Amino acid sequence: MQFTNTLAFAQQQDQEDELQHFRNEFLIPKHEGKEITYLCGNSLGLQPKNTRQFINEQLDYWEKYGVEGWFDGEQPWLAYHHEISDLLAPILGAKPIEVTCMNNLTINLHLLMVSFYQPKGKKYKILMEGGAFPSDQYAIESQVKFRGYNADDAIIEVFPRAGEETLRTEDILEKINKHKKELALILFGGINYYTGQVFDMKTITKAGHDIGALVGFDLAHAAGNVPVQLHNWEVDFACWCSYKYMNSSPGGISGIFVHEKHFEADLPRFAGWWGYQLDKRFKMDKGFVPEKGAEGWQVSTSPILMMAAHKASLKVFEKAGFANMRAKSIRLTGFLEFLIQQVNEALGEEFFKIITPKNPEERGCQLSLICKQDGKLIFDALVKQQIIGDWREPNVIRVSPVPLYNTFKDVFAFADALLEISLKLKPTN
Ligand SMILES: Cc1ncc(COP(=O)(O)O)c(C=O)c1O
Ligand SMILES: Nc1ccccc1C(=O)C[C@H](N)C(=O)O
Repeated sequence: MQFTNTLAFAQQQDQEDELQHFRNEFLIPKHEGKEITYLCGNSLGLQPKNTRQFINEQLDYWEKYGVEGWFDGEQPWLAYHHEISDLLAPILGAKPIEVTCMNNLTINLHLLMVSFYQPKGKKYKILMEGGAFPSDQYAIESQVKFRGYNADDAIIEVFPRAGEETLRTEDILEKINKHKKELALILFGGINYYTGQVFDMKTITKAGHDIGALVGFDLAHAAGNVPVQLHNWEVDFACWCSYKYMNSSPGGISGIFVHEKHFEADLPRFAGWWGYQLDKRFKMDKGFVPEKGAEGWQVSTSPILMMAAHKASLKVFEKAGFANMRAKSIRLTGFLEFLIQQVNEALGEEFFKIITPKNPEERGCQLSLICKQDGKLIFDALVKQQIIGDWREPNVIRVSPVPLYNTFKDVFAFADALLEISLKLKPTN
């Protein structure tokens, strides 16, 4: 990819961008009347303009039908999630019956571990990435304790080699083989939240299956960001949140994937009536009979307003086309990488070290920068100029231009400000 370090080049790229008009479908936060530079889709995606309309529509049905809204009307709420599964399936590389939306992410991690963490005899350990998002660490730790194991013994973490920032697939495979007699489950992120590294999910899944372990992924940072093929890779289960790259409201509804090969097995699960066979759910019979597919893992009544926000956003995805979004994302993040290298050149040293892999296959929108010094000061100065990425302790700035609402100009504005702030802070000697 050829890039040029000028505002004119960024503007030209925006003009040629076929997804450019999608920015108009989002509400971009403003400061003193001017749109800010928002580069934080890795934490909370922005609000699509149609979200309010989708939610209002459900408020109208509620007003009009009351409880009958579940069964009657234009879109009975009992089946409201079905269209969401249809919209989600291509984004996750799944069959619609293998996905559903429910609860929040950490809750789903727990529910899926109830089903897919099946410790037996000496095979009771879980392999995970070192430095996983804390909620995943706490969930896994509490699950192994709940089953009566000692977390220090039952959880095996894989860390990058000394002096390296990201994990090598060969080291993950080596760990899997080393512990092949002990591993019951491999539970990895699809993308590490801190480094932005995409893991080789296909290879990890195969290696896990080869040693008789089940394999699941937390796709919080991957869903709606990078392409995945959960069905073809034969991943056993996965879950994700919808509030990052899928722009479906703060704390918005999460999603799960269960591979169809598990549908017939009588897996243990924490059941609730919303997972009961849909056509007999209101018979109120004794004895749980799950609905076929991922829906059988649902527990509680659908939160329709959250689902409405999710549907609104997925409709925008459908219109834009995920493959088009990914193609733009690779260019946008490539431009960001190029400009950060230019900043380093202008500063005469690698002041900002990009720890996210260089290969586009191994990263999504996000780049993570380790600041040589004064990282927090630099981050705060960016925020003061209404340039929003996020800061992760101890020394990383994460920046994520996303294809639906970010522009090449946003990326240019970030790099421009980064250089200006760094030059001001740099001791003159
Ligand atoms: C990898 C990962 N796991 C878990 C969470 C927490 O999810 P939730 O608070 O929705 O349960 C996040 C983000 O908040 C995350 O990035
Ligand atoms: N749910 C949140 C609520 C408040 C602030 C941040 C979050 C995030 O999602 C953080 C994100 N998971 C991260 O990768 O840091």
